[in-house]
Amino acid sequence: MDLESVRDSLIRQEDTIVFSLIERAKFPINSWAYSPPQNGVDAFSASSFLHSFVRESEALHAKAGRYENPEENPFFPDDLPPSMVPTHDYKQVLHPAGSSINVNKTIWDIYLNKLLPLFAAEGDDGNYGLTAACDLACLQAISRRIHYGKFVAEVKFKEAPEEYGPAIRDQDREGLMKMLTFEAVEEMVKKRVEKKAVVFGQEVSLSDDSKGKETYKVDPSVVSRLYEEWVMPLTKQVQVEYLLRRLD
Ligand SMILES: O=C(O)C(=O)C[C@]1(C(=O)O)C=C[C@@H](O)C=C1
Repeated sequence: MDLESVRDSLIRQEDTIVFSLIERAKFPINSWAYSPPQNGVDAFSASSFLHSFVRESEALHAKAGRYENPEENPFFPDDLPPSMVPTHDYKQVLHPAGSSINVNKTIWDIYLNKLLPLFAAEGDDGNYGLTAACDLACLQAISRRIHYGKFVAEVKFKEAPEEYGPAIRDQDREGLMKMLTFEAVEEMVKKRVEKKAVVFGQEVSLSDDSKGKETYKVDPSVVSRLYEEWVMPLTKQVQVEYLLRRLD
């Protein structure tokens, strides 16, 4: 594992995220699936259809061994049933002190309250089960990408322990954040995900007469904004949290 290979994984995960958003955009907002909560209520702890759907899906996925994979992080980690599939010997790449970092509560909140309203049309077509299945796919894809920051951080630390060591010993969050930030890479990521939303989300027509009236299944600028405002900042937050514990 090196920085290039972890970045390759992040690039591949962009495809999953863009496609999951395109799938969710087939349905209107369908807000019944999310109520309660009302405004001001903690969206994560208040019970809603989506809440139950995700919790029960995760219990099934846990039995199927999903969370044995260190790249997967459940939204409801408490009381998950044990895996019933043969044990796979996953390579233990992560430092144990940072391996259980979980920012899914924040991801849940951002997805429901900030992202969904930006790309799901208003309305209710009653397809709550299908909508929740799409939400689950979006949440899992975004969560996997953000928590992959643990692997990115591990690789960065292994490549330059002498650079990161002093900032970790000083518990210097700001210093670590500066060291692991590559603005040029972030610019490329934003442009690439926007382009993927254009390419994956366009109407494909066999005739030429569709030229000039491009509409996309998910607004490409929303995907770029998702990355700029939430995905990359949270991936960096995970990296900082991981590094702070890297010498424990
Ligand atoms: O590629 C990296 O070095 C990362 O840490 C990943 C990432 C991202 O989330 O895409 C985050 C921080 C960097 O500034 C650039 C990109």
